[in-house]
Amino acid sequence: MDLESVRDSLIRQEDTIVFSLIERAKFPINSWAYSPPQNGVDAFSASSFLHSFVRESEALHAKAGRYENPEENPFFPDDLPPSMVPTHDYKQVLHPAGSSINVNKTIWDIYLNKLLPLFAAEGDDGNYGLTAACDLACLQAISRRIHYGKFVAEVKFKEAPEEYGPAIRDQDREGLMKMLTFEAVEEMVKKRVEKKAVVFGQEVSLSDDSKGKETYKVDPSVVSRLYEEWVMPLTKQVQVEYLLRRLD
Ligand SMILES: C=C(O[C@@H]1C=C(C(=O)O)C=C[C@H]1O)C(=O)O
Repeated sequence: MDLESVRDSLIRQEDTIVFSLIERAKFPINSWAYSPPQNGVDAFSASSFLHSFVRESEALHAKAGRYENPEENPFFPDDLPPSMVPTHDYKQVLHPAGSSINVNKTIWDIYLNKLLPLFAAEGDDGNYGLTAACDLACLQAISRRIHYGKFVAEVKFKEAPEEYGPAIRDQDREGLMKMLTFEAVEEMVKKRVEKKAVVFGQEVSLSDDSKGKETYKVDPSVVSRLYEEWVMPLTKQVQVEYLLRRLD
C-alpha cells in the first residue's frame, strides 16, 4: 500500500458515490422516512424509519461479515451480531489505537440535513423503502470514503515518520493538518467528481438532437460542493485524529 494506490482507491470510490447519489435522485425527498426528528431533536438517536432501516440492515450486514473488513464502519456499532461467514484474514494495516475512529454521526447529520435537500426534489411519492435503501447506499459509500482517511494517514506516516513524529508527540492538530493537506490534489478531486457527475448523469441519446439541453440527474456542482465542504474536510479530520493516536 502506497499513497498512489490509496489515491486510486479514493478515485474509484468517487464512482460509487456519484452513482449512489444519482440513484437517490430518482425519488423525491420523502420526508416521512426521516421524521421524527423534529427541530432540535438529535437526528441520530431519535428513531425514524431510516434509523430503523439502517440499524436492521447493518445487523444483517454484520452477520454477513461486512464489518470484519477494516474499511467498513457501521453507523450503529453497538450490539451488532457476530459474523457468520468464514473468517477472512484481512491485512492489519492500521495502527490499533486509531483503527476504531468513527465519524458516522457527523456524516449522518450532514447527509440528512445538508446534502439531501440540495439534490432531492421536493415531494412525496410514498416509496419509503426504496428511498431508504438508496440512502443507505449513499451513507455507506460516503462513510467508506471518509474513513479511508485512516489508510491515507497510515501511508503518509509510514512514508515520512520523521516528519510526522514531532507533530504527533506535540499533539499539534494544526501542524498535522497542514502537513497532510495537498491543495493541488484537492482541486483535481473537485474537478474530477464534477466531471463524473456530468458524464454519469447525462441523458444518453442515440440521435444528435439532444445537444444544447444538458440536464443532469444530479447537479454536478452539488457533487463538487459535497466534496469541497464535507467529504474532503472530514477525510482530513479522520487523518488528523488517526495521526494523533499513531504513536500510542
Ligand atoms: C486524501 C488525501 O489527503 C488530503 C485530502 C484529500 C481528499 O480528501 O481527497 C486530498 C488531498 C489532501 O489534501 C490525499 O493526500 O490524497
